[in-house]
Amino acid sequence: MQKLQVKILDERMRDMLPAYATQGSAGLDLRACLDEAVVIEPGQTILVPTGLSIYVADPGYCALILPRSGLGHKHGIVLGNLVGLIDSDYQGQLMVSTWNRGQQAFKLEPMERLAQLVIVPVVQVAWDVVEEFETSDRGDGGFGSTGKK
Ligand SMILES: O=c1ccn([C@H]2C[C@H](O)[C@@H](COP(=O)(O)OP(=O)(O)OP(=O)(O)O)O2)c(=O)[nH]1
Ligand SMILES: [Mg+2]
Repeated sequence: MQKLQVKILDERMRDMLPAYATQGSAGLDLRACLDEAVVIEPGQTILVPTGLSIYVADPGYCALILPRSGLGHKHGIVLGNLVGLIDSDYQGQLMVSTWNRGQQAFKLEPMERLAQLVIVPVVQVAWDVVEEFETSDRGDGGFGSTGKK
């Protein structure tokens, strides 16, 4: 397994580093590094610290913060930015923009697993400016152009 640099910004995280829940998991669960529980009202978005910073360093990778399906589906707790993109050169604290899109207030407990971090490969590109593209099967068809069934 590859190594990823992590800094522990809150000592409570030392024994609670994000871990893969199963051997095949893609996501490392991020915890809400809070001193006390916080109630997120319906429609409210708060920024939740994780107590950790990572340094991906290699521009061929990034990290994505994604919602946890249970929290999102059952409680409406998703991300205010929908997906969090962590650049390979970011060294600050990982923050989780937490949006209660549901109808009920949600009590977020300290150290609760809130979201998940996925490390993915990235391809950086340089522009090749052209006047015309080589014709493709799809052309400019999109937004349902292939029909429903
Ligand atoms: O959910 C998130 C999203 C981003 N970040 C951090 C890491 C990322 O590298 C940095 C910048 O994020 P992004 O580029 O998405 O935000 P921006 O609004 O474009 O800010 P900037 O001008 O700093 O790039 O903020 C987080 O901690 N959590
Ligand atoms: Mg940016």
